[in-house]
Amino acid sequence: SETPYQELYAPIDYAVVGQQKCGTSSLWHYMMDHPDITWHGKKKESLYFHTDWPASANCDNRVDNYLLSGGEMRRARNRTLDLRVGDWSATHLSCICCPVVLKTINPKLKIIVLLRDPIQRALSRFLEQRERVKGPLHNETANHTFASFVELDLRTVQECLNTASPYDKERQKPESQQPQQQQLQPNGELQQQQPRRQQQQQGKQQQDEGVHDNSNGLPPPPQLTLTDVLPQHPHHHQESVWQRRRLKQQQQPQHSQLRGLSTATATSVDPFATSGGLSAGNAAAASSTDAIAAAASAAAAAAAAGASTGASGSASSGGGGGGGGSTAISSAAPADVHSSSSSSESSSFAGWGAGMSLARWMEAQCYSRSSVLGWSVYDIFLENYLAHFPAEQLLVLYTEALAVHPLATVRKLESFLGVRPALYNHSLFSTVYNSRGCYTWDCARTRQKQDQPQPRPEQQQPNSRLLSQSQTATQQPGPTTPPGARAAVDQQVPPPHLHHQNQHISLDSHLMSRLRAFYRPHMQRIFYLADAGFIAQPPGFWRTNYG
Ligand SMILES: Nc1ncnc2c1ncn2[C@@H]1O[C@H](COP(=O)(O)OS(=O)(=O)O)[C@@H](OP(=O)(O)O)[C@H]1O
Repeated sequence: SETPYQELYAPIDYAVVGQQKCGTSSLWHYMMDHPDITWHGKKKESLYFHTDWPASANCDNRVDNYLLSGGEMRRARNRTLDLRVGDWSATHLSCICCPVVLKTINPKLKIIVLLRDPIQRALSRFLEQRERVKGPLHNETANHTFASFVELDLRTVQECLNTASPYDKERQKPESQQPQQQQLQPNGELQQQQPRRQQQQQGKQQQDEGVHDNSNGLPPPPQLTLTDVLPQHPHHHQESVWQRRRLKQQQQPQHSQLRGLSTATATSVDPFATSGGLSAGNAAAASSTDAIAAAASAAAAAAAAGASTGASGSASSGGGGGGGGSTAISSAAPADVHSSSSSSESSSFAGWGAGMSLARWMEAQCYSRSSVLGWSVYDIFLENYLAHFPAEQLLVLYTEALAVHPLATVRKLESFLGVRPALYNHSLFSTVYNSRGCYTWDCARTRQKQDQPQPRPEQQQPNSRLLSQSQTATQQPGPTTPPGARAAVDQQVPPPHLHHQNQHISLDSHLMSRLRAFYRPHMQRIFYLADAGFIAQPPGFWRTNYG
């Protein structure tokens, strides 16, 4: 029978929008081993609406070609809607107009974001660009150390923020109504800023005292102020939105979707696994400790009930998918993640074209144009996506978890996409792609021997890769996960794997404190988003470093 055209050329189902340098190449290789998951375009990344080059968002690119390209993937595999087709352009997270474009293409699109410690991400981008002669920033980075480039990039971002600042209506309010401002000091400290009028008076006094003023009569440019990213943004009603959502979920009957769990596997609990009661794998419990406790108690309940239900053909979109011996629990998840109830809620975020102020847009552009430092400012980009997509359609994963729990991370993604758990090639998970010294998306190395390029593991026949229920429960993470890594992810240090990876670059404490001060307010927003349940909880050591 003929395949209906509409099904063949249906819009893409999901988009892994980034972040660049957060392990998206590895995740791509892992997921492409799944028989029901494919991508859109020729190579991993289409970069269709935003390329790797600065200021090159291309949101009015031809949509027909884009739609056809997804259809080609389905046609090549002789599949239709049971195949999930996705865009893997890691540049799309920092693309300010992309959420609008993607939502126009498919309002039910599932968005996946992989985030990494912001300093390590920035370092990775810098090293990559310095190494890759054809990289868009190679000339800019070639003669720099990371420290000297950071100085330059911080200054550029600051100058850009200064141009945005006069458009900030918040600052034009009377001082009594202005929020307190903080300044990033050269020593990396945050200091309370004086009210503007007081600054101007001081400037006048300095002039009177003969202090040289090189501003050509213009008011002095404001220093890098961080008010825009502190919690005075008009999201104060988000808590109540979240509370409402949580209440609604508590009121729903428990679906008890315990998938593929045997009592034996319930003993191993992944702190990154989503605990019960929250939707779409994002809304982890308020702390990792809670997540562990919640997952453990749900696992115990499963054991008590002797529950070991069959894995359904298509996993529900709700709930986090544990894996590799961890719990896979999805309780009280909404049956349909596309339920309209949350669409209006998500609009409480002010996104581009949806209430974002001019100043905020300009600020976002400052970060968007800086792919080393700026692209690690995750909050503004995430909130832009949350303005257009409900939280149920956004899954945030973490590189640090991918490093130590690759299978559990992959299971979350399977669950979010609503595909069957697959049996992956184990050697795949002990392979890292696009890593330091080997920067191309297809360059493979084993975790232990990152100096030896490896061929891509052979693809297996799709049917042999679908997991039975017991296999789902017992397939373990890659054998090379370093001892102690699991604990480290949720404590105060990066996991040993990532630590090891970065050991030949030691960042001095002054540089670290400058960068932490730069990222701290943005990371505070990330913690806020996690605590409010919009995204999954980040690794514990992030809070230690940026809390
Ligand atoms: N599995 C796994 N776990 C943890 N970290 C990993 C993993 N795979 C890749 N990496 C590290 O991610 C960096 C490359 O990221 P991307 O593949 O997203 O880069 S790109 O955006 O496609 O250019 C690159 O970081 P650096 O080596 O620090 O530069 C990779 O080493």
